[in-house]
Amino acid sequence: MKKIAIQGIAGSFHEDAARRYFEDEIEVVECKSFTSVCNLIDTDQVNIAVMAIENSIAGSLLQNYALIRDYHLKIIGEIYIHIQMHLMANPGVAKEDIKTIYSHPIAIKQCAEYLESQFPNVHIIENQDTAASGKLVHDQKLTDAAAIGNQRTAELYELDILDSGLETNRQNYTRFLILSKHARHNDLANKASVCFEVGHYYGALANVLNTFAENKINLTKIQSVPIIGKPNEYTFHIDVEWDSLENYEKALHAILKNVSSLSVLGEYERGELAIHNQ
Ligand SMILES: O=C(O)C(=O)C[C@]1(C(=O)O)C=C[C@@H](O)C=C1
Repeated sequence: MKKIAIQGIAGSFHEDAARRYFEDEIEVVECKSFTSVCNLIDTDQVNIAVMAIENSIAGSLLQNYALIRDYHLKIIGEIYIHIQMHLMANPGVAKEDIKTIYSHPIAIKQCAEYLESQFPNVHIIENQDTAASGKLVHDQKLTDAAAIGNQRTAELYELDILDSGLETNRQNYTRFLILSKHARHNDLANKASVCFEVGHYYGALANVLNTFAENKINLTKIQSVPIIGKPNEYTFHIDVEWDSLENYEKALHAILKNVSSLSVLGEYERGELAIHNQ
């Protein structure tokens, strides 16, 4: 059975992502932080990790970009999950009773407008993950608190859903990366994640991007990540997709002269972002 590390506990969105991606029997290994997820892979205690990297409302999880690079992890796949947020509390607790709301920081960001309009004076507490927030409300039998998370969390921890669709926009997706210690050759690969640094001169980054354009390679994401200890310097992470592998390989070879510290983080099959019309 594959051992998959996630940040969070049963009922979290990470667990959902892991089970949807692998479909078959997996053993989910729960971790308290993204760093401990990376440590488990690094020490061969798990084969694979699932890690959120960006959300369509809250933006990128910058810390995770840095972890992937620092731990030399390889991206072997990705999955997009449609995220719906619910407000949940112990049975009998009404919205008027709520003085504290617990959730994961990225989940809180996705519900910022709702929280501002519905609970402007409530204490919002960031917690390890959404499911752990629901579990805390349940285990401590809190009667003046609620959690924000998914429907499965409410079911698992016997909480009542008080409100649904808390996210600022219904088109709310989180992209999760499938990570491994070693690269895997994939004949079906049509997407890659690459990172590099460029010098401080005009056109340095533009040259790299133009090279991809000239080779008909579609850039789907660019993210700058601060280099700690080097103020004003960044690592650029880009995701590219292709129809022709040959064009991608040509572009990659051509950018070598314009970048330093080039690293191919993974070549994998792109995940499908299925837009929900509701
Ligand atoms: O708290 C959870 O349930 C998680 O799986 C974490 C996480 C995240 O890291 O972005 C995953 C998906 C959602 O975007 C909200 C939170």
